[in-house]
Amino acid sequence: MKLLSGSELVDFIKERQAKQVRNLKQAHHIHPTLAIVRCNTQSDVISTYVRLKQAYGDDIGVEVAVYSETPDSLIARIESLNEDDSVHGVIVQLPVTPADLTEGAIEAVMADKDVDGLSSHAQFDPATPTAILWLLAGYNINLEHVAIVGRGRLVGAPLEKMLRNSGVDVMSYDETSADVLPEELRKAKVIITATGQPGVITADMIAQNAVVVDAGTASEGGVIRGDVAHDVRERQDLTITPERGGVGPLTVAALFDNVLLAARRVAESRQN
Ligand SMILES: Nc1nc2c(c(=O)[nH]1)N[C@@H](CN(C=O)c1ccc(C(=O)N[C@@H](CCC(=O)O)C(=O)O)cc1)CN2
Repeated sequence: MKLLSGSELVDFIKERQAKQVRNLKQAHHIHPTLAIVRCNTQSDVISTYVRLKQAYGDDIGVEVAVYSETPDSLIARIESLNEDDSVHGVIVQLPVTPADLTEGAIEAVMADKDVDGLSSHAQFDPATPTAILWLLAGYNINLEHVAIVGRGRLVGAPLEKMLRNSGVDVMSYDETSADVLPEELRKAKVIITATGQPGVITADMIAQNAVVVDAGTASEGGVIRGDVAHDVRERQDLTITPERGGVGPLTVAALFDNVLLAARRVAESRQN
């Protein structure tokens, strides 16, 4: 088995980003700042995601401010961060509780600051699809016979669009394809899965020597679980993301790339 390790690639990216931060501070007096808005105070998994982003920000010198909101204060907080010139990126940490507030909250983030790239007016590429493309490029994976499982807002749908835009032929599946999925997936050389259903991809669905990228982030008792079943990890012929240190660390790195891009745009707009 060969591992696609995001953790191994992330240090190079961090070094580049830390240099960019120093330049923004020294040459432009801009202190890049990310605001994370959460509305789900009870969730341990959300706290883990937020902690990972705070730690990453610390490592590269980006300020990370976290706002814990109630359903009543959520939109007002986002609107006030939109107006705050010291904030360069605003994200709504998902999942939001109650879930029906998600759409409105994401759409409330102004385009220039939507560094998660999740709104309908997004100007930035979303983090997890970018992370997956970095990972595949970093390990020279050939993008042919690619199958994406899951068409969610965070991963499957935007990744399909990004791959198609760069001319890659992609097959995409969701819960409506359950009957044909095992047979179809066995034709794929690269499988990217992000359904949020732990164990949904089993060893018998995967071709010999395939590449498997597991971007599932389901929460089971406060623990983050991927989509691939345990038997997949026993297959020695596969090239696969590890249970920890695969797509996740690069997702955080890709988010901060967008924060720095947003801050650089502010610097450029001041020069013009
Ligand atoms: N607003 C957003 N919400 C969510 C996103 C997102 O991109 N934007 N993605 C996921 C959660 N996520 C970032 O927010 C995220 C998930 C996992 C990791 C990560 O590095 N995981 C580690 C394991 C951590 C652990 O178990 O302790 C790993 O894979 O090694 C980073 C970010 C849903 N919500």
